[in-house]
Amino acid sequence: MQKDDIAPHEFWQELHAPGSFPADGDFTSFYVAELQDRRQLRLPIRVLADSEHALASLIVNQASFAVLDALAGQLAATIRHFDIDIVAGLPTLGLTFAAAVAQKLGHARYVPLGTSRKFWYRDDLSVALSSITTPQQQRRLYIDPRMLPLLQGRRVALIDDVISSGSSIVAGLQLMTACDIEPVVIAAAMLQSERWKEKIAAEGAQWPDRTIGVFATPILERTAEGRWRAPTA
Ligand SMILES: O=P(O)(O)OC[C@H]1O[C@H](OP(=O)(O)OP(=O)(O)O)[C@H](O)[C@@H]1O
Repeated sequence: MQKDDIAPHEFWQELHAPGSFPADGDFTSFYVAELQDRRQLRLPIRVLADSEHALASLIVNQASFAVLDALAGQLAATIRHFDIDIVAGLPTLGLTFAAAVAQKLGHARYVPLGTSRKFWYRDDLSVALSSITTPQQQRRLYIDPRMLPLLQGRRVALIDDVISSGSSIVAGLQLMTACDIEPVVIAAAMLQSERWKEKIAAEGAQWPDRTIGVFATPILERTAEGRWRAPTA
């Protein structure tokens, strides 16, 4: 049983020393994610529609600057060997994270993708977009055509905050393909469940191995006592 309660607005404000909370066993108030340096981040548990499963949630633009900085720093360190020239970020929450990662890589700028169509955008440089949190919304993902020279022929990292069903990152990949760009890596702060793997593999067998996260979180199962547990491997 977890002892410490946490108010909803207190999530993702603080990283805790390794071992501060049990990171396996049953979760009640929050899920405990471990970063690569074993520091711990408490995440809220969101119950899915069937009431029997739940996901750990990360809303990166609500995180403290210290947590954002740590997540971006760890991802930048992990992907540095790909020799990235430019980062492209997915809207909306991915933009906060992608910009931070680009800064950590020492870049002067990044390329934000967008969902609002400026009048000079081109319909052929857009794709349909939906995600785990916005399945009903019909949105489109655009790139400002004026940004294309920053990406074409360069080593691109395509970055979002979370990859869950894979829909958003696949839309990003499809938009890159429409621009004649193949990213060298796709990455996120959190890889949520494993559902993205199949969807990403359908875009090309290379993608699952080229997908990098700072940490991964499982689909949680409800226990008989009403707590949440990661399925055993
Ligand atoms: O792998 P997926 O199932 O696509 O889920 C991940 C996406 O969902 C969230 O975005 P959301 O659609 O909530 O949009 P927002 O970033 O504009 O809030 C998140 O920021 C990722 O972009």
